[in-house]
Amino acid sequence: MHIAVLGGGSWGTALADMLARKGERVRLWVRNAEAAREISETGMNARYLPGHALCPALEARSDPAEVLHGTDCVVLAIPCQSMDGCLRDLRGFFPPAPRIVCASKGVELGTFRTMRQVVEDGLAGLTPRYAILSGPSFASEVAACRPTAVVLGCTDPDMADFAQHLFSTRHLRVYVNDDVTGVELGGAVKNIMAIASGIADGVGFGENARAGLITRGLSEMSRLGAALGARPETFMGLSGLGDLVLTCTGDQSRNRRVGLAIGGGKTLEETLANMRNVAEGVKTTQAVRELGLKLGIELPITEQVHAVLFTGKDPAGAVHELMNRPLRDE
Ligand SMILES: NC(=O)C1=CN([C@@H]2O[C@H](COP(=O)(O)OP(=O)(O)OC[C@H]3O[C@@H](n4cnc5c(N)ncnc54)[C@H](O)[C@@H]3O)[C@@H](O)[C@H]2O)C=CC1
Ligand SMILES: O=C(CO)COP(=O)(O)O
Repeated sequence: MHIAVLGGGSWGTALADMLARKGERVRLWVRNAEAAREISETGMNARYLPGHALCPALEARSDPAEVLHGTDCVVLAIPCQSMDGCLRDLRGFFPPAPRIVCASKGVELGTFRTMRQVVEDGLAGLTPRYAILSGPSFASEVAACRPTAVVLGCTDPDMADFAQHLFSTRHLRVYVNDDVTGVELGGAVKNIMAIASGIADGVGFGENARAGLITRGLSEMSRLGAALGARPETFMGLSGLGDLVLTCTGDQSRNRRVGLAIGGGKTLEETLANMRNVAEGVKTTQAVRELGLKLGIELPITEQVHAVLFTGKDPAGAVHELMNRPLRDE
């Protein structure tokens, strides 16, 4: 198989490396020519996957024609807010009816599009076959061959079968779920909850608060998902509950780390200025809050995360509001 991976950050590099180790012919597209050359020459991606020796067969390139020519499958690992622009720039290099596996997790600001919609619009006319890869999976642990379980959201049985077999290894167990909307929203909304949990832990609210946030966060994502046609049980799976547990408790999570810094007294600007990786939850908080308002769905945790991030609200005041909402059944 010839696989093109677009996006040379932590996740794109880890997935490209994993597929190359499996024996696939993998080309990693990195937009910066100097960075591509450095990855190929040193066999490392020192900026995004430090300390990990890459499979020698993995080729990093900055020329999209070279990467996409004759590809059997394109893996997308570009930050969600850049996905549309990137696809529109590169669409001329895609083969017809491309198989696309999107590994990015977020909702587009302004349009509320999930990545499936961004791909369908960006590659309109090429009839892409789409799957979304989601679930609890820190890039560094996948690169280190630690046991990991993920889920592919896909409605096309042939594509699902193809992608499930492509990504499965002795260390990576891949499930399939035909509820693409649910799988996409689970991966996107958990980033907001990871920020919330980081804020709570940064302030020192304690472990009860974190467990409450994870559980009510699950309820919040299910409510939004149901309004958008997702199945509630999808959120009990790897993309919802699984990724909530990982990123609300695991300090490798960039979104959780944003929350920890803000709970510890830093501003959003200071926090983001000190980060080299994308924390998708920041923009997804804005997008999902607006979407909730548009649909008339109550998203209380998202609302408070938004207030803390963007209006400078004191986290203690945000928790006070969450705790003192009208009493209700679970
Ligand atoms: N790192 C992780 O453990 C995981 C990340 N993800 C998701 O994967 C996506 C990518 O995340 P990471 O690789 O971790 O991010 P990262 O911050 O490590 O790297 C982002 C990469 O995208 C590149 N990039 C940014 N804008 C671009 C553009 N317009 N065109 C081309 N390249 C561009 C950057 O140069 C960088 O190489 C995100 O949606 C994230 O939520 C999903 C699962 C695990
Ligand atoms: O989605 C992830 C793991 O499943 C990565 O989470 P962060 O982007 O918060 O690091």
